Amino acid sequence: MRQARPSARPRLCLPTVRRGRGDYVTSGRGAGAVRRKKMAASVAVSLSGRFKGSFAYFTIKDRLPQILTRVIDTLHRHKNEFFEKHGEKGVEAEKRAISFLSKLRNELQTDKPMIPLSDELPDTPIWNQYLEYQRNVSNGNGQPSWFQSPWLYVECYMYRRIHEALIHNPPIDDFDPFMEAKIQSFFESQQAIIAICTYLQELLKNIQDLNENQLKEEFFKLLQVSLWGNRCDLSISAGEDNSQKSSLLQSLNDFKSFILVDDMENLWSLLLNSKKRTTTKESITRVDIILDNAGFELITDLVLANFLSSSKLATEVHFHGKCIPWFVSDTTKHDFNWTLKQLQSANHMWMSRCGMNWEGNLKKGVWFYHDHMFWTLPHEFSSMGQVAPDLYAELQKSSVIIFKGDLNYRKLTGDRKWEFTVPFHQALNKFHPAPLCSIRTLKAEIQNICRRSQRYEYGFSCPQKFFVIQ
Ligand SMILES: O=P(O)(O)OC[C@@]1(O)O[C@H](CO)[C@@H](O)[C@@H]1O
Ligand SMILES: [Mn+2]
Repeated sequence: MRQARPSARPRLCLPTVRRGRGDYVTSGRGAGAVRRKKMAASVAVSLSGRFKGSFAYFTIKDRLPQILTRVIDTLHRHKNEFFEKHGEKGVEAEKRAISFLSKLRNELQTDKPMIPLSDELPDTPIWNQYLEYQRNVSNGNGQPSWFQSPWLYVECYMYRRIHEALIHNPPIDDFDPFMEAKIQSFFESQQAIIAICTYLQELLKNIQDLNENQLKEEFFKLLQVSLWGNRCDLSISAGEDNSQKSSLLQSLNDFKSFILVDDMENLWSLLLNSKKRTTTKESITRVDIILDNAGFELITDLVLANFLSSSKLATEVHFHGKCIPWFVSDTTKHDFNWTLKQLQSANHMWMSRCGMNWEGNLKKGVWFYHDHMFWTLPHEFSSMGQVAPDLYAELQKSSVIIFKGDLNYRKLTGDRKWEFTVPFHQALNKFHPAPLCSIRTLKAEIQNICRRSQRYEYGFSCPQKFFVIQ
């Protein structure tokens, strides 16, 4: 299936770029430089491979080349399929794509300068403009490169170059090099998927009879299942199997002590108050879930969404996926639809019931699926208002936005070397489209200790409308 074309076209804006404490370079010099300088002074430097021994450094040195090698191997292993489907043309395209990716791997491993994209996709000008302004902030020699530039940029850039390798080589331009791993991860998680679908269907039988405390207890359980579902990410494992083998529900108490920041109570209060306000038909409680990984994690997010809809804590749920294959296991529209179809055809009553109900919610206009191209750009979320004002305006309609996973957390906080004591809302750097919550298992250096009840705890906790569960 051809990769979903990005569904919306962000404008080409150039966010101000900051080098570190107090230094910044802006592409649009003009009035307000002093004000921006003060703002820039409060923004920490970006995590980068230039910090030897950092998680970023080892990711770029070891894990990203492994992921590229795995993509090359996958293309090799599909040679016969390409031949059967497309004849010699398919095999030629496979060879060209492999050559492109081998060159990319060499560029990465030898810290070569980043080069502009040359495909014709709608986001290409934005990527190339982002490269331009990185030239203003790289380590002074004007050349952004893999180990010198911000980790967030180079890692996102790698996945976009992988997509370019396919796009440049029809007729295999619609091939998702991570599809095989995502499907395998889904099937390896069958037992856990059966367990959570069964639990949900049992819960739904008498959800109307639950009192407020019982409802809160179930909400907390499914939030934690969604949190731990985030461990099933194929980027951190460099494509190695990382599926959920057993039911999570029995392990929640064992995992409780690993939760560093727990804003579940605040999230519950916000949703409950919103539910109490939506007495009339017109008013709605909209929850947006910015999805992360396909497979088991996607199932946990769909289960959470079903609970929110059935308990009337949400009258609308909007899912946001990726428009190209991304960070190995992130959910594309194809993955989302494939998962629903797979559940419906499962030979397990509760799995197929879930699949039917969830497809029904999409058809009834209770659930919605979006895949804006901004989510597969390298930008920090604090520049969304400039780069993708349509998406920002869409998110402003939300009652609460739930950001799943580590990459979203990194983009929320700019993937910067914040002091541990910097509060979450400050790290958001003025990104406030609506109340938001990050649900993330910690897989990168960025984290903050925040003061709460005079005890220091890892993570974030923020006044009234910025929550974290990690
Ligand atoms: O967003 P996710 O799926 O939770 O994690 C993505 C991830 O595995 O990829 C990067 C490391 O390469 C980090 O952002 C994080 O570890
Ligand atoms: Mn992911």
